[in-house]
Amino acid sequence: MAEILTAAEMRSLEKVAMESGRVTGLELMERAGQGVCDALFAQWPALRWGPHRAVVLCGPGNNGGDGFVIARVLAERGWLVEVCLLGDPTSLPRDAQANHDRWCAAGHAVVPLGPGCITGAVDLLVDALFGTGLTRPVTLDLAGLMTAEAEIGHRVAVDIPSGLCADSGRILGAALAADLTVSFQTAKRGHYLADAGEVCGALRVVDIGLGPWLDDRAAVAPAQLIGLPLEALAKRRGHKFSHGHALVLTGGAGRTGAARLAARGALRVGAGLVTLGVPPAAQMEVAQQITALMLRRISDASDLSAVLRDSRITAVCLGPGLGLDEGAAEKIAAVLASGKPVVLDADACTLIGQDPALFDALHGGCVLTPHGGEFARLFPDVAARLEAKPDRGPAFSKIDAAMQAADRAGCCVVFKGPDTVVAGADGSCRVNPPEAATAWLATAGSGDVLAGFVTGLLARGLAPVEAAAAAVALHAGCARRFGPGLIAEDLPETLPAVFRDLGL
Ligand SMILES: NC(=O)C1=CN([C@@H]2O[C@H](COP(=O)(O)OP(=O)(O)OC[C@H]3O[C@@H](n4cnc5c(N)ncnc54)[C@H](O)[C@@H]3O)[C@@H](O)[C@H]2O)[C@@H](O)CC1
Ligand SMILES: [K+]
Repeated sequence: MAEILTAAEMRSLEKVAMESGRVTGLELMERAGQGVCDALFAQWPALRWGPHRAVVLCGPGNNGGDGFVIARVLAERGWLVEVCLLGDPTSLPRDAQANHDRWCAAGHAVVPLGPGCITGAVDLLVDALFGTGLTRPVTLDLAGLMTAEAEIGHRVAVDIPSGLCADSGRILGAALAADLTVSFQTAKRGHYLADAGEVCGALRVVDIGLGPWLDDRAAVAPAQLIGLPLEALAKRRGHKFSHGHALVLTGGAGRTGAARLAARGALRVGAGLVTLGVPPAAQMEVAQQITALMLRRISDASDLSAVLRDSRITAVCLGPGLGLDEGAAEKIAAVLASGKPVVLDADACTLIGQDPALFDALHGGCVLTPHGGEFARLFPDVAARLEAKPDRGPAFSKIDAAMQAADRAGCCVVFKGPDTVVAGADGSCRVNPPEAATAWLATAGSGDVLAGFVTGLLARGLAPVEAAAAAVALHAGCARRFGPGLIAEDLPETLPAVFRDLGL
């Protein structure tokens, strides 16, 4: 699994490396600038040959320092390079100043960055204005930097598009969109969240030699990209009960489709058995629709408590199509009292948000799967903080929000969206890169199938965060594999192909 760092975590990594005496800031800056050039030549091979024209926008910090290195590397290849600097060159930090001076000593000019400083046909625009040091909203007129005649071929952002907050992926004020973003050593949280998808373009991460210090740290960063636990997903020998028995509760008559989708998802993801718990009035409706799934009549919360005494039931799902009546709340209380691993989705999230006693009954075996609206009902203050317009960097992020929520609820929280975040009560956090998801996942019933995937994996014995993270990745994988035209029913049916692709 790949760690994704905050700006502060990256700074402390660089600090430890430099304090070791084995690498200097100047060397890191040289590797960063060279790495950007290597990455952009790999991305656009046509730029590798022949002189081209570049405009490099340098900011007042070390991101600007990287810009001076890039300008030099390109000029050494015969490029025509113009450098525009924001601020006073004498105020640059030491390493950036050294690269500024080296550029000037080679006889090149630096012009002040201002309106219309980018003009004519530009093969490459290098954005080295702000990186991980963005501390406030950008007030500069970024669009006004270009004249009406300017034609830009390719745009590369150094570390992160200027204006994008490296911790939250939120645009502070305004941002310069890129076709390619080249970051250093590890990606940052902000590359995967919120507005990142709109401004980062393709993301490449280049090694600047901080690996030994990354490996040496006592504790890894809490946020990681989701990776699939292939060992745990593969089915080993055993009978059906060795792979767990999931119980998925349906709503009443006319509202059973969501739970049926979830149940099908739980079965496809490998639970040995899946039973639909159905109120008597919906029994005929469900019976006509199912084959491999089993059906059990469950009238009310006391019936449910009795069913849950069966130790062979290893996970429960409730919420899809559940309804918001008192009986539904009583069923949630019964499932929580059983202590069994449980996925609480949709209406269950809403009911728990309304009832402090239910919220207090959450335990470490629970997985809450709210989308934005349900999250706001469960954690209104956290949601309000996330929705507020950020006035400084680093801004509060979806990762911060999910981690606070998981800590407060004492259980795993899957905060859904194009940038789904899975947070555990233990302070761990997994992020699904938005490029892994597809817009076709925004379809009715897709969340029900996700709840089913999580339930099936819980039933198979995966721990809540592992089950939730794997389910999120598989869900996105099914959508990508199926492609355009996807509807929720297709997700479970595509899972076998995704498993085959993974070599299971
Ligand atoms: N520290 C190191 O050794 C390395 C740093 N690297 C580069 O250094 C960057 C971080 O450098 P810094 O910490 O100097 O930070 P930045 O270069 O990102 O920016 C900090 C500067 O921008 C100003 N600033 C912040 N927000 C502003 C706004 N909205 N409007 C106007 N000015 C604003 C700050 O006052 C400060 O002068 C990384 O993103 C990376 O590109 C790389 O060279 C790798 C090595
Ligand atoms: K930048």
